[in-house]
Amino acid sequence: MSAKTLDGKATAAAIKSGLSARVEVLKERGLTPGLGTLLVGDDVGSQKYVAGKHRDCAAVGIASIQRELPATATQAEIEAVVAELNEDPACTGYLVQLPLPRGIDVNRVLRLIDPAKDADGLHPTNLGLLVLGEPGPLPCTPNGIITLLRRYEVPLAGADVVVVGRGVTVGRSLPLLLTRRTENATVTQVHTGTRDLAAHLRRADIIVAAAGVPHLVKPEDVKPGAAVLDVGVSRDEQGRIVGDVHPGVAEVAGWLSPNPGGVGPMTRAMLLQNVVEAAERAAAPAVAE
Ligand SMILES: Nc1nc2c(c(=O)[nH]1)N[C@@H](CN(C=O)c1ccc(C(=O)N[C@@H](CCC(=O)O)C(=O)O)cc1)CN2
Repeated sequence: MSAKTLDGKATAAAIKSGLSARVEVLKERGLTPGLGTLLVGDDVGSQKYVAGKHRDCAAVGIASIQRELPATATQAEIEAVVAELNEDPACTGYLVQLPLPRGIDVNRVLRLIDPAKDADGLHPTNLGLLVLGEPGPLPCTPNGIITLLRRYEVPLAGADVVVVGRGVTVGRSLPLLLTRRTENATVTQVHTGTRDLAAHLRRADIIVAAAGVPHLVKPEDVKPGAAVLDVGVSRDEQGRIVGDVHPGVAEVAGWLSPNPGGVGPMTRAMLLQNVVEAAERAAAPAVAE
């Protein structure tokens, strides 16, 4: 068997062209969406991701507001930029790029973001709305994963999904999305404390690997025909991405997301979608008048 590719790059491109049209409508109504980013420190990966987000903004007509602080920035300096972005009317949505340098209280920073401007869906209020099943911005990578699975019509209702990892950007919130009535999947979350990881993987219809452990998911641990999504990002000596999924999985799986070119571009597209949706919500009262 050779797995069908869950092409995140192509799917993200289609989503972005739909968003461009919605940005045009917003601009005609006098509202230009603006994405703010706060990047702290000099992590090369984070710099690359933030640069990619602003390239995407330019491509769909969203304005960019870029703030940077050195790795030595204090909690107070970071919080001052957050307060500034909360107040800036040109910034309709923004994010703080993660991870933040060691010693910074990340949760405190996330709590200070205005929930109405939370482009990442990581503010506790918005995570709470997700738990309650109420509308709000969704975390970008989990939403990108669901959108990719839907686009390729991977059966979700009743599927046994194993999510590997429990980080805040993916593992914690993805099960909440997968178990909504609209998806109706059954989720097992596994992590470093799980006793027999392989046993869980082997019975999964869908595996989402977000542990950051190179080639953690091996061909012999995948049920033939399963869908496998590779979210993990590690780097080899040449700086190339090594995912959580062994390349041999392509011979066993029914669907496989490439890495790069799978979930990463979807994360970026979902961020733009959150920004556009927030701007549309902000524009709504003006339209109703
Ligand atoms: N505030 C946030 N921080 C982080 C998030 C997040 O959603 N919000 N997620 C990750 C990083 N991330 C977005 O910020 C991200 C990762 C990867 C990609 C991407 O497009 N990757 C490309 C490959 C790029 C490369 O060659 O390095 C791909 O997969 O094709 C986009 C966004 C942690 N931080």
